[in-house]
Amino acid sequence: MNDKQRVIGVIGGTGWLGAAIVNGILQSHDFANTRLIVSYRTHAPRETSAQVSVTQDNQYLVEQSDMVILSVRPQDWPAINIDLKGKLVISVMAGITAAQISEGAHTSKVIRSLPNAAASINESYTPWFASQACSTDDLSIIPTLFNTFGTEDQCEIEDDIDYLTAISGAGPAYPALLAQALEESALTHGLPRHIARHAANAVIRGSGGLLEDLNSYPEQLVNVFENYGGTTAAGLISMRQAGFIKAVDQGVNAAYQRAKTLGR
Ligand SMILES: NC(=O)c1ccc[n+]([C@@H]2O[C@H](COP(=O)([O-])OP(=O)(O)OC[C@H]3O[C@@H](n4cnc5c(N)ncnc54)[C@H](O)[C@@H]3O)[C@@H](O)[C@H]2O)c1
Ligand code: PRO
Repeated sequence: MNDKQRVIGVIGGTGWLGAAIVNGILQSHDFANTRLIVSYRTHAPRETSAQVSVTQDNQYLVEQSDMVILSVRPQDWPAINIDLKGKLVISVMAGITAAQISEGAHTSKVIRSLPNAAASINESYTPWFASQACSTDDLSIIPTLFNTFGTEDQCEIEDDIDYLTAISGAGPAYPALLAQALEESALTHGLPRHIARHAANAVIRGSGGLLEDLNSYPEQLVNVFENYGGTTAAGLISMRQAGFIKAVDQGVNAAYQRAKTLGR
């Protein structure tokens, strides 16, 4: 990528996701020649860097930037009063549509994306959708940008971003819930808490590694255990019978409906 002295503004860049994105960019060789300007609402960041300047003035940030990342909570979006004057904007906000962003920020060049909490360890999965006005040049930087804190896919249909909000956006919380359920089951059985917790966390971590080794086919991993016909198969059959798959589907749909109504 041709990285000229580019300036990227990050509105809400000291928040949970914004800070993770800023860190990903700062760690990337692809953006070694990029400067960042980060806005905050109340608390100025304690750590500073020569590559990053900070402001509380979002319009000043816009004026200084070649492109702007929007990382405030959906409920704070209506109060963000900025005029992008046609510059590229990259939103990570759940539930706010490209049309709403275009109208509110005065630009037709909108990338709507949905990273996840694993951005903080550079392991996010980030689906993204581009409005029609984005040029080939605008689009060329997007995979490189999202790869600084994980992996990405471009979606052709905007609604898929709302659905993926429920799948991969919320996703890191789902295995955490499974780990909690495993831990609670072990505690009920009388195991010491530190062992219950260590075992549950190690399971989630190890399963993630196995899925990577199997080239990301979860059903292959499940089938291996089902065909083995041992203790794991007994556990899987019982979990299915208790409604595990349906519970996951219902949970995803609840999160999807929330994403669809967040911005309204
Ligand atoms: N946290 C996640 O896992 C996650 C995942 C995917 C998408 N998102 C989306 O990312 C966005 C940010 O979420 P978050 O979890 O980082 O929230 P957060 O509350 O941690 O961060 C938002 C930041 O925006 C700042 N802010 C609010 N109004 C501002 C203003 N006018 N000017 C400057 N800064 C302002 C807040 O002070 C805060 O620091 C949300 O829209 C959310 O839907 C979050
Ligand atoms: N995390 C944020 C939420 O829970 C946005 C998507 C995932 O709303």
